[in-house]
Amino acid sequence: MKHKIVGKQKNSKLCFVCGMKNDLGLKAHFYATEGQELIALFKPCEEHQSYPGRLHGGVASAVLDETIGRAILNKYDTEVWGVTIELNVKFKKPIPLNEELKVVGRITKENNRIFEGTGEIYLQNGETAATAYGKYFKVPLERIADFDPEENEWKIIEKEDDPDEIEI
Ligand SMILES: CCCCCCCCCCCCCC(=O)SCCNC(=O)CCNC(=O)[C@H](O)C(C)(C)COP(=O)(O)OP(=O)(O)OC[C@H]1O[C@@H](n2cnc3c(N)ncnc32)[C@H](O)[C@@H]1OP(=O)(O)O
Repeated sequence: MKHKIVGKQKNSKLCFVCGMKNDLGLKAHFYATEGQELIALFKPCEEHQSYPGRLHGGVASAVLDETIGRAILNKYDTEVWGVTIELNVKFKKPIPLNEELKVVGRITKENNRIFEGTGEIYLQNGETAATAYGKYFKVPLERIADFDPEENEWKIIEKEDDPDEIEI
């Protein structure tokens, strides 16, 4: 299925998943779809392994967590932030290194204090390698972190190959 991309989310400087200057991080890019889902693209490398050649389950969990946690940003013009209070991941297939992976996240439930969502990691052959459910407590950013957008380089990073649509 083709997902039309309607926007790109911001990256940060040092976050393990989205930090562009975290040398050991995943440097994932996040694309909002017309269908109010969020798709992350990233390519894990040797440093992200558990068993040789296989992505560490904790790293797979981290990218699922962030993709679901960021999907809430698609819903509002102002930024709504959450901290993870629950994450359940099912690992269905080994996830290889050194190839681009797609992660999809969406919000499934929301009230004024909590939001919930689900996500999946897809292999290049279209198989679902992992699925997740996450629950997040809404917290204003100033309560989560001492956050200065300039210092944390919180901005949209455009790439030449940013997609207009993503097939999954
Ligand atoms: C900006 C640039 C950055 C780049 C990154 C962007 C990426 C974004 C990515 C996002 C993805 C990555 C995200 C990350 O990695 S976030 C990092 C991982 N998560 C955390 O650090 C969260 C740690 N927990 C807390 O800080 C506190 O527990 C919070 C703030 C959640 C509540 O503490 P607070 O003192 O405020 O409130 P309270 O204790 O009076 O509780 C209030 C109510 O909530 C209920 N409750 C509490 N805990 C739980 C629980 N675990 N399950 C179920 N319910 C829970 C509790 O029963 C109570 O209900 P009630 O009794 O009132 O009915």
